[in-house]
Amino acid sequence: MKILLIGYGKMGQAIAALAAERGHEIAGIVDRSASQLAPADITDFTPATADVAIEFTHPDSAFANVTACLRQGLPVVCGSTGWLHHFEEAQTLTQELQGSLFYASNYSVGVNLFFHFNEYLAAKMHLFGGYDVAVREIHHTQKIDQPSGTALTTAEGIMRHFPTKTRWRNGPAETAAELAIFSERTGDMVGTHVVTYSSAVDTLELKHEAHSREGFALGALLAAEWLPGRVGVFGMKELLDL
Ligand SMILES: NC(=O)C1=CN([C@@H]2O[C@H](COP(=O)(O)OP(=O)(O)OC[C@H]3O[C@@H](n4cnc5c(N)ncnc54)[C@H](OP(=O)(O)O)[C@@H]3O)[C@@H](O)[C@H]2O)C=CC1
Ligand SMILES: O=C(O)C1=N[C@H](C(=O)O)C[C@H](O)C1
Repeated sequence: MKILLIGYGKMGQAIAALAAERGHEIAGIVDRSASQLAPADITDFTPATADVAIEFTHPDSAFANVTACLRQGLPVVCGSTGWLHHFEEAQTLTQELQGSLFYASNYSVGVNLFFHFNEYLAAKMHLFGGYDVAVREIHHTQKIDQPSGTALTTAEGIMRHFPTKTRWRNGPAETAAELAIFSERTGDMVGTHVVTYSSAVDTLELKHEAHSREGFALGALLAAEWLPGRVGVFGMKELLDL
């Protein structure tokens, strides 16, 4: 498969390395700091020159990059976080153009199992009562957005099944209806997410800790291999049949 890489930072480089191992060709690299490595623009590419684009850049650039791919007729797998206030527009444009968009706040298969168990656990814990719940995420100091996209997906999953929590707050909850999301930035932590249920008598935790970026890169490549030929907006639930 010919892959257009948009963003050649930590994730772009991890994906390029794994793509080569899986027999894919890098059709081009688009990066903000255009260099010999990344001389291209998205508008240089069409379905004749790239089968799929993979986008991991920045919260401020993701929507424009996704839009540009859709307008070029390129199926696009997007992993950038912090741009979901534009997601409905992206969905509408995908539908208008009969394009293909894949989005996940986290491409790791393990995290998507964590999302699945998180929803199951929230429903059970709410049923039994007596527990408060909080989310904690820990990432490297270069991370721009806060809370992480994964923490937000986790919080949404909890609120769907734990109806006494009606909104989240990035910090300690100020009312019982708020779901606290605690964010920590330390060293080069790849990404850890923890859901904690506490009662007067015990504590129960669900935790995912990424050891490297390879799991994210593999999930993004699985999505890129799956997406071409499918019209619409998709996520890991469809890919993994969760
Ligand atoms: N969904 C998932 O599974 C995962 C999502 N992420 C998300 O992916 C994004 C990127 O993460 P990461 O690779 O660690 O970040 P990096 O900062 O390491 O890399 C981002 C790259 O994108 C470049 N860039 C910035 N703006 C643009 C633009 N407008 N067009 C093209 N390239 C641009 C940056 O250039 P420059 O260096 O000049 O700024 C940099 O090379 C983040 O939003 C992060 O949260 C990360 C890991 C997993
Ligand atoms: O920026 C990162 O590094 C990560 N971002 C994603 C997020 O915001 O959840 C996924 C992963 O946790 C790593």
